[in-house]
Amino acid sequence: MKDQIMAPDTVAADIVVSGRGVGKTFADGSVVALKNADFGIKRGSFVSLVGPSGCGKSTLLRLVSGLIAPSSGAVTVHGTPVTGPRRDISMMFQKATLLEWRTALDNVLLPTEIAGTPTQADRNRAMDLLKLVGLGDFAFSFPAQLSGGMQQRVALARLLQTGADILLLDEPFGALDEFTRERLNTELMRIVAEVGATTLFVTHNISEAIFLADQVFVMTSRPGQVAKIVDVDLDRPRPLSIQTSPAFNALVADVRETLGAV
Ligand SMILES: Nc1ncnc2c1ncn2[C@@H]1O[C@H](COP(=O)(O)OP(=O)(O)OP(=O)(O)O)[C@@H](O)[C@H]1O
Repeated sequence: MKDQIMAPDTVAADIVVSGRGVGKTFADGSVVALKNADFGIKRGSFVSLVGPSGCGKSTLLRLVSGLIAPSSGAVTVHGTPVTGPRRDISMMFQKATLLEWRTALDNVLLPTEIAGTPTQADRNRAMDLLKLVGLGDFAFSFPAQLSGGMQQRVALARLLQTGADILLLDEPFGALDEFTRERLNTELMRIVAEVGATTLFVTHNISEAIFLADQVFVMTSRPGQVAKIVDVDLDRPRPLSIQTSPAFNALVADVRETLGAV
């Protein structure tokens, strides 16, 4: 575990997403959502972002995605400043936002269709991704025929269909019941490891944040800053039962203490 914030330059070669003095002010300047945030995310790592409501977690994700621009500082991805949406980054939200009139397979194919005409190879890939998320038998089902958890799986497959190697997940399973959420978290860990993605995951849940992550970024309340980076040195694969271990509980206490302190 670290008490110091990692300076992005110290491991620059390994860093695929970095922020330097990132600030974001909304409206007439009265809402300072982020102030002077510094962070660096290592290639292939899983980073969870936790912090009090309104501390700027979603804002940070939207800045990395290029959906919004910083008011100060810069976000860099693969060494170049983010100036708008890019192909190597894909984002997923709490709501699956599937098109009701398209099958699961056709929803997964949507990013490919937006980019051009899907080939048979694209369709095969979409089918493989549906299998990867455990929905091989539901490729021709419509969203209304799928449970909330299954719809989020389709959204996850659609996210992976983009081919992006940086995944931004904003409370993707936040609206699901705890049992489904735990199952999907376990599968998410397996899937991102399999595709080798770098993942930034926003959650309100401290245990979930630690269970999934290599590092937890703990944010301060508004104006948001990265107050502390907690390294999660727990072996993988991680069974759900790891959450009752002393090492896990020590990490929970560390994050809680930091949140209390900030
Ligand atoms: N488009 C916007 N216009 C004005 N203010 C905004 C906008 N987007 C976010 N904010 C404000 O910026 C601050 C940070 O919002 P953000 O959604 O990033 O927080 P969060 O940590 O993700 O919150 P939560 O955990 O409740 O989802 C909040 O005070 C919010 O009201």
